[in-house]
Amino acid sequence: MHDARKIKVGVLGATGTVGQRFISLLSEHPFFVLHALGASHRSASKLYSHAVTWKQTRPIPSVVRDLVVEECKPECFAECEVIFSGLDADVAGPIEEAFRSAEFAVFSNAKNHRRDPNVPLVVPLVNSSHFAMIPQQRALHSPPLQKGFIVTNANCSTTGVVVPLAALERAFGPIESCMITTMQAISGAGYPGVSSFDILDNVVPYIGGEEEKMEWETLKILGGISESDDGVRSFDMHARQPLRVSAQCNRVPVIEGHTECVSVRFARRPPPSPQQVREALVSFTSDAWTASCPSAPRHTIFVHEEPDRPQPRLDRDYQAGAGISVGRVRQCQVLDIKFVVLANNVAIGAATSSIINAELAVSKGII
Ligand SMILES: NC(=O)C1=CN([C@@H]2O[C@H](COP(=O)(O)OP(=O)(O)OC[C@H]3O[C@@H](n4cnc5c(N)ncnc54)[C@H](OP(=O)(O)O)[C@@H]3O)[C@@H](O)[C@H]2O)C=CC1
Ligand SMILES: N[C@@H](CC(=O)OP(=O)(O)O)C(=O)O
Repeated sequence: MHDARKIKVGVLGATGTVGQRFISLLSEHPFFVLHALGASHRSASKLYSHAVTWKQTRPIPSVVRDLVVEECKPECFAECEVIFSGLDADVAGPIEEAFRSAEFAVFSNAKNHRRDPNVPLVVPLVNSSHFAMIPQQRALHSPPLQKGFIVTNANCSTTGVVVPLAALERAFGPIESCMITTMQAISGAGYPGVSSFDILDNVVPYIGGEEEKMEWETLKILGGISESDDGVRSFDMHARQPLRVSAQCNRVPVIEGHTECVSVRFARRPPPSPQQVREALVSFTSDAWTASCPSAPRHTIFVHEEPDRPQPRLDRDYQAGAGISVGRVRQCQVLDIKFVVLANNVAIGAATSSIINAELAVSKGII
């Protein structure tokens, strides 16, 4: 998919949970080369190995160990073409905009720009077609941009559920309603995150803003792009075939991997059988794989037959955390079909998605 050119990249929020996963993955990437790291003023000017509280199972890659952490200012990243952002959402908005204005390609995990009508919200296994919004985003910037843009990836729980939903819509037409109950890992809240006193021996039935994000982001991701007669593009928010989504989000004492119980009703009657649903999920191939993105999972969705899978401890590393696990596909007595999804929140739910998005942008000639 790519010539021999190496592309220098920077990571913002490099000391955080998502930033560390970016570094682990990018240190072995075939054409993205880690070049600069940024974090808060608390970490800036320190060697990365001194600034970070490293929580990955593999050691700190040697390529970054002795890099000096920079402040998150575009001039400190001048040699980079691509910026991956794992910034805290409290600060991500204006920092990412400053990098876009300075003509960087920015791939963000933060929620700040997901609702922007000109920013693609891309789950790379689902809606790579939304990159078509980038020329308009550049043109509407003041002054217009040549190279800069922002692409965000989705909330980690949204990412897990939209992949099977997209597979089902591709096979059986629009989904009319979807009910989701999540069991979310503590790594979703960053480090140190939820205190052990709150989460051990416990379930917390509230994650601020999460349900609203799932219910809204799903519509943007599964919707298409419409174009008016005068050529203005907009995300159609699944409006042509309205989809209703209800989410209930819970924090559970799991380190990594979000589990979600999902029930769906299809618009088309009669609905597919559980066996037809299993076959559609297994045969789903992502655009990212078709585009030969090196970080895309070969098998997008694995469907378990065992009645007690997927489980976070056993299944979160499926395809290096890039694949989605589904199990317990069965009839639902209220809607049509119900099943369980497991997605690695830090990999495909965060860093891996951004990296595949950047690979897609390279394959489409946008970078
Ligand atoms: N964890 C997950 O599963 C997912 C996270 N996300 C999103 O990704 C982003 C990162 O999450 P996560 O890694 O969990 O968060 P962490 O809290 O672990 O890390 C936050 C990072 O932001 C940096 N930072 C904080 N304040 C500033 C500042 N003023 N200027 C520059 N840098 C700053 C921190 O640097 P320092 O160490 O110096 O303080 C740190 O590197 C968030 O927006 C989150 O919502 C999205 C999907 C999944
Ligand atoms: N809120 C998610 C992680 C996250 O940061 O989501 P978002 O990027 O949508 O704010 C969780 O706690 O599991």
